[in-house]
Amino acid sequence: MAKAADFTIRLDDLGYEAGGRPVLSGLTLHSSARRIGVVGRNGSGKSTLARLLAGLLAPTTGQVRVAGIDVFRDRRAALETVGILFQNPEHQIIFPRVSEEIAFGLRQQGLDKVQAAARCEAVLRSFDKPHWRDAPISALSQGQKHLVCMMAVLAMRPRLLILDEPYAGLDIPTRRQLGRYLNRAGTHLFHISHEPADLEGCDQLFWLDRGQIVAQGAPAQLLADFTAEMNRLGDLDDIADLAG
Ligand SMILES: Nc1ncnc2c1ncn2[C@@H]1O[C@H](COP(=O)(O)OP(=O)(O)OP(=O)(O)O)[C@@H](O)[C@H]1O
Repeated sequence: MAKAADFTIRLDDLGYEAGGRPVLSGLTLHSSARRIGVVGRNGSGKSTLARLLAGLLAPTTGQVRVAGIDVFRDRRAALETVGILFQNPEHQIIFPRVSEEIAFGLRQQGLDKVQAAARCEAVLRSFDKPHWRDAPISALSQGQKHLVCMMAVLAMRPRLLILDEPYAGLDIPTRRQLGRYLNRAGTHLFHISHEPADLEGCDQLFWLDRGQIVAQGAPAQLLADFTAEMNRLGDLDDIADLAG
């Protein structure tokens, strides 16, 4: 198995068009940092970038490679390498019970029923939640549903976990608890958010604006610059420009 140091995300001249207009263009990003952050305002292209990085969308131009794998073309290898957590657990959860939800991704990875059940049990135990095994997901709180999604994706043992604003709508204690679980997981993280506070702990940060990377650097300075710019824009009235 490759060492952690061999792990690099490479976006080369990445572009994506939808509805006849560019959503992302000319994105080049190379990083081996363990916690990469991408900050950007609404509509800047963050979710599109998350989906491209997970291999769920085909780039219009350029390429996405994670640890040497073309994540769109080599789906089997991508499933072993990259996991994604979405903003809304309802968009991720398919099955009525916790154990079924966790087992699904494992079966997709090629584990048989017995192996998937064992891995499911192990992940529930590692989160101290074995009693959640048969719980109906519909009875869980929003934060608990997020945790089910997190357990399901971490059970697949991805080397990279993409976080597409997974904390939206969660209170501070729940955010902190989920953040702690993620840090403990030890995978590389690619965390996308419009909320500067979510990204303070990142090792390297990129600012996405209108589908392009406009700045990169250490979080302290870049988040301060981003916040100042967001406050400046907030004093204007450009909401009507978002669809342009
Ligand atoms: N399939 C599509 N068809 C048409 N337009 C699209 C499509 N996908 C994305 N877009 C447009 O591209 C832009 C970026 O969308 P995206 O969802 O990636 O942004 P975002 O930064 O995640 O936004 P938010 O923070 O509001 O979730 C938006 O203007 C969106 O309407």
